[in-house]
Amino acid sequence: MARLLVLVHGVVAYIVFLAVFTYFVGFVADIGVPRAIDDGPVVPWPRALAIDLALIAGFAVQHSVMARPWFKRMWTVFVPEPAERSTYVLLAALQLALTMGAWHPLPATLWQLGDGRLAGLVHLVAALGWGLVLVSTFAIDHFHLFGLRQAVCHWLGRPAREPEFRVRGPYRLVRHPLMLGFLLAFWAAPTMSVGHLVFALAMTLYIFVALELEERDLRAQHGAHYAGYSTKIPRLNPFARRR
Ligand SMILES: C[S@@+](CC[C@H](N)C(=O)[O-])C[C@H]1O[C@@H](n2cnc3c(N)ncnc32)[C@H](O)[C@@H]1O
Repeated sequence: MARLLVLVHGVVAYIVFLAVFTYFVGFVADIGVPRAIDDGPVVPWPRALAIDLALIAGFAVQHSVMARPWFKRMWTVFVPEPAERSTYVLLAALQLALTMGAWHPLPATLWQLGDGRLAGLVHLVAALGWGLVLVSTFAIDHFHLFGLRQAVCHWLGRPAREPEFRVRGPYRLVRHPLMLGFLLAFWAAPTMSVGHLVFALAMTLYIFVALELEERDLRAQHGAHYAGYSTKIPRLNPFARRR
């Protein structure tokens, strides 16, 4: 019974995550969703700005604190280990849904490229960014990253191996292709409103903080191997000169 519960929890968390994330792509790109980043009730800008920054801060704190090894050790006292990652994924998806649902637009336009070739090119860069995010999850271990592998293995009574540290696919170009994909998708906007700029700036700041924390953990886990990888492969800029 407990194994079935962990499995159902894992599958539900994955489906909720997929639904919220798909909406998130439309929310940022302003394509195919009823309420995108520039939609919704307009309130005085200081109020909108305060709410939006508080939403991103809430997302950042939850996302980063819950991903730390010390936090995982602490809360697996309450959450069974095979359900730990799916619980994280579910809570992160709900937090993202809250961020989008409570988002207040700041619709003043900073630039608008219209429908020409340049706009098409910018759309293409954003699409490449989302594609890079997806490919990177598979280069690590997509189903482990989103907790499904752990839940299925537990149900089958098999141990779920931790994914190995991998240097393949986009991880040969940069150390953080997934975050590079997000940065491309957030900044490549043919129409840039003040609200979108606030979102892109705050998320960029968060990504840099998150990468510091993640690299600290990776150095602690993989020692000289990660140090060697860091000296050879650039962090985010694939065109940076390799040492
Ligand atoms: C959301 S992923 C983001 C990975 C990376 N920061 C990126 O932007 O591509 C975070 C997880 O990936 C793991 N990770 C980072 N680099 C990895 C690699 N080269 N191989 C396997 N796992 C990796 C980290 O340990 C962490 O658990």
